[in-house]
Amino acid sequence: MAIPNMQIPSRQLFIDGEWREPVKKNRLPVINPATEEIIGYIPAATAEDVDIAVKAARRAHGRNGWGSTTGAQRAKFLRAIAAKVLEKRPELATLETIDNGKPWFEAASDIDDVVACFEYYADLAEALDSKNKTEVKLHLDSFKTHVYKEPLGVVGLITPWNYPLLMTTWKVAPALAAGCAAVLKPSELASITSLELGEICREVGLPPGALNILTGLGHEAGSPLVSHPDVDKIAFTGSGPTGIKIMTAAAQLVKPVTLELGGKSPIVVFDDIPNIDIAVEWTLFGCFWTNGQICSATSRLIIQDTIASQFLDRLLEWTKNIKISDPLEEDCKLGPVISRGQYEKVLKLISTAKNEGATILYGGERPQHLKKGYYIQPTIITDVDTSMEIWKEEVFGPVLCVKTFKTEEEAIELANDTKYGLGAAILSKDLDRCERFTKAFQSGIVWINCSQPCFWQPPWGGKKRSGFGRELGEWSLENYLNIKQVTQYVSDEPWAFYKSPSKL
Ligand SMILES: NC(=O)c1ccc[n+]([C@@H]2O[C@H](COP(=O)([O-])OP(=O)(O)OC[C@H]3O[C@@H](n4cnc5c(N)ncnc54)[C@H](O)[C@@H]3O)[C@@H](O)[C@H]2O)c1
Ligand SMILES: NCCCC=O
Ligand code: NA
Repeated sequence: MAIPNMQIPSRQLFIDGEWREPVKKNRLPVINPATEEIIGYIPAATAEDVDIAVKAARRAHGRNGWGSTTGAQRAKFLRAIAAKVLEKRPELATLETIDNGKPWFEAASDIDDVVACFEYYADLAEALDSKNKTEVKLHLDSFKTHVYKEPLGVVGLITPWNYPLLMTTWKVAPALAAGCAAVLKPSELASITSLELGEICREVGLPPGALNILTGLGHEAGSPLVSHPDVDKIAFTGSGPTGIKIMTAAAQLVKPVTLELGGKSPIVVFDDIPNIDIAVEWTLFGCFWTNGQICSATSRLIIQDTIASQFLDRLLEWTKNIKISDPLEEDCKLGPVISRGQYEKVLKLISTAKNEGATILYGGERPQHLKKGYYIQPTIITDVDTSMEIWKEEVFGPVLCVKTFKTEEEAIELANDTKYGLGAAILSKDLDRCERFTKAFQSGIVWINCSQPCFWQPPWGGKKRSGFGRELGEWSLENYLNIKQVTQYVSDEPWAFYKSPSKL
């Protein structure tokens, strides 16, 4: 398919179903990480805009508003959004690529996931109509109880830049499906496609205020959203340090949060893998896909010593074959990282690894053929010690570190030797062993004989410092529902706790 050429549309903040200039009229530059050029501007919201957007969301949610619609009514809007996203797929993929740097075909496949996600939550919204009132059996006949599921209210959704429209959708689709009104704050480093979602909402006639989109900086737009007293919940995906700030601020108002944070996930490879090339490819994909900027990247390869040398030789050959280019080029498999800041951070982590005694087996530098753009070669680091920063800290770039093991016990210990707990992968022919590892991994996601495939039906999320709460599947819908207990006294008899005055 021909990749369309696109200019960044000039947009304002999306509030109450309209485009509105930010109160302070500030804008932020949009930088294409492949060229380092400014390709447009996005509005920069501040606390004043947050307040206007939250009020719009509250009105939208209020009596007879979005929060009172049936699931079936909401499903129609979600399906209409899905259809529009699909219609605009090529353009959205290009916008995502020039904003984020991911290869165009990856961006297009993310847009397919966006479509599927909106359709999936349309189905769940409809199903909610028959599931939102459930009887709870009691041990007494004099009472009847049911549980009523209702939309939580106005929710704040704060998202990162690595899968811009997809991470937005993981929150917006279930929030709208549940009947919440939302204020979305996408990452300032890649907001373009989230703003286009505003245009799509306008085109399909989503009731004004049901979804509001505020672009801007974290401390100027995100922080006031978290602290706003009329926001009932914050769903956040991003880094650990920001997650801590958000949880701390939300705690002051006893506001619930879900946190999807970073990771340092392991991939354990045993010497019984039936095909070395298949295992090598999953290892590469697990760490270098999305330009290495995946929260669940299996960035620690833990390889059995008996095949380590053979495996690493083959890994090197495959790695040298990865096409690094402008992400708009066909067959590009690795584009630039998101920003100058990220580029410098990744190179610094690589040089620290070197200074700490690790070996840069491959990569570690800017590719020679690309003079501009935030490109970093896919990098493989060996002779890693568990005390090194490269073993412990999330890189969020195309960097794989390697350690060998002899026994299962040692492999499990190394796999769990991390403060994070998002994903974990095992490659082995022995399915009993895979089962043992599934139980032993301290993580929210386990991949067996693969790494990274991500579907919208199962739950997604981590433990330890990768956060808590689950997105995707039916679990995400629960994030946006209030569970209300309704208990009715159905007996004609008096309660008889106090003495009746008539009997005195
Ligand atoms: N667990 C997951 O599912 C998942 C998915 C994608 C990314 N991530 C993680 O996200 C991180 C990369 O994303 P990032 O660099 O955009 O993260 P980040 O924490 O820098 O920013 C995330 C969002 O938070 C906002 N923000 C920043 N400071 C804020 C504050 N004080 N109050 C409120 N909002 C604030 C930002 O503007 C942005 O919209 C990585 O650590 C990655 O692992 C996790
Ligand atoms: N494939 C989606 C992974 C989300 C985290 O980065
Ligand atoms: Na950008």
